[in-house]
Amino acid sequence: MRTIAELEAIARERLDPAHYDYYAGGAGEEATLRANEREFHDRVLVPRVLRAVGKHELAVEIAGSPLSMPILVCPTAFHRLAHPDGELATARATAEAGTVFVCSMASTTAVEDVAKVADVLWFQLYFQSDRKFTEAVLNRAENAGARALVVTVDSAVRGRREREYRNAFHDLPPGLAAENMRDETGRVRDIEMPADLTWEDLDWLREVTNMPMFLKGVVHPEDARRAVAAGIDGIFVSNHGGRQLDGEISSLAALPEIASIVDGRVPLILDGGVRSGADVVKALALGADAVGVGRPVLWGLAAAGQEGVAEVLERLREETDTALALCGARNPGELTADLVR
Ligand SMILES: Cc1cc2nc3c(=O)[nH]c(=O)nc-3n(C[C@H](O)[C@H](O)[C@H](O)COP(=O)(O)O)c2cc1C
Ligand SMILES: CC(C)CC(=O)C(=O)O
Repeated sequence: MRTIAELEAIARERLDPAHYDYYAGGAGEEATLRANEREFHDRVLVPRVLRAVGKHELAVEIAGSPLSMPILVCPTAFHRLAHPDGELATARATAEAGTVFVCSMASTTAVEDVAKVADVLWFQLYFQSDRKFTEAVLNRAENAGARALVVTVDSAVRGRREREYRNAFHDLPPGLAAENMRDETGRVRDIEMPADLTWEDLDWLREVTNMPMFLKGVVHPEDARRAVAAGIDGIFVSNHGGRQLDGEISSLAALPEIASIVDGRVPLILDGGVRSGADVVKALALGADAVGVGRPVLWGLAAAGQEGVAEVLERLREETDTALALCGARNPGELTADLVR
């Protein structure tokens, strides 16, 4: 099995440089992008020994969805830029791995088609000010079989991504479109960033869908507290992979305080900078119930389609399995904060 770094190198060779930059890049000077990975390296594991870990397991359940391992695939836009099979390849490999695929609102394959090959499917939403359209998209996802809604709240406006400006990357190539943005006339709408979204709108969202609802992009402990009070079903502790607010806290650094405030009342998913099984174990020990991966999946997809995504997910599974046992834990729930310094 190739490493994630090797797959990224292959992806970089294969991709149009502007598309590679779109995937790899972050906002501003990319300080937050770098901090996400650095934060994992700056923390070390202090494992326990003699704990009879012969029978250990990785499966978890999050908001009623079964995951064969505490790792899910984050929503990322435009998979058909990476590979002609696009989201279908990613969803198939994720189904094979027995975990959750979060389909982006900005997928280049319609959510109905993704649902046909996915196993456990969640749907990510950018709230659109046209409520009728927003409701229609949610109905499409729910009717297709999506089992949870992930509302992205860290994107009031689009982050300033210098690489996109430099490359003048504004449009998808001919033939590709954000298929969930088609309205009843078949026209593809532009995706609006939800600048005026408030907590009250979340109440409305809960009225128009039965899916459990996650907020994605919470790093302030007070917002986590408010989310729990508002009856939200789970939180993605995330800074959007460093693509929104440069200078923002790394997601791992934001996690412990949020975990302490939430105190197990709703599941926490950490994403941003997870690149190895040791990273997964560190995040779980510091309070996450699962982690999400974004770019590693795109590198696998661009390098080798479905096979490449499968390789990334299997590698992360094996590394996590090894790291968990070497920390003296029999399941993700046994990983505790004292294992990390
Ligand atoms: C190319 C790319 C596209 C993304 N598109 C979306 C999106 O459509 N919706 C969303 O909520 N997050 C999106 N994200 C953020 C990811 O869901 C996730 O938060 C982030 O990639 C995690 O960091 P990592 O790439 O270091 O694993 C995107 C990230 C990347 C790299
Ligand atoms: C369509 C974009 C807004 C997708 C996104 O969230 C990203 O590129 O980070």
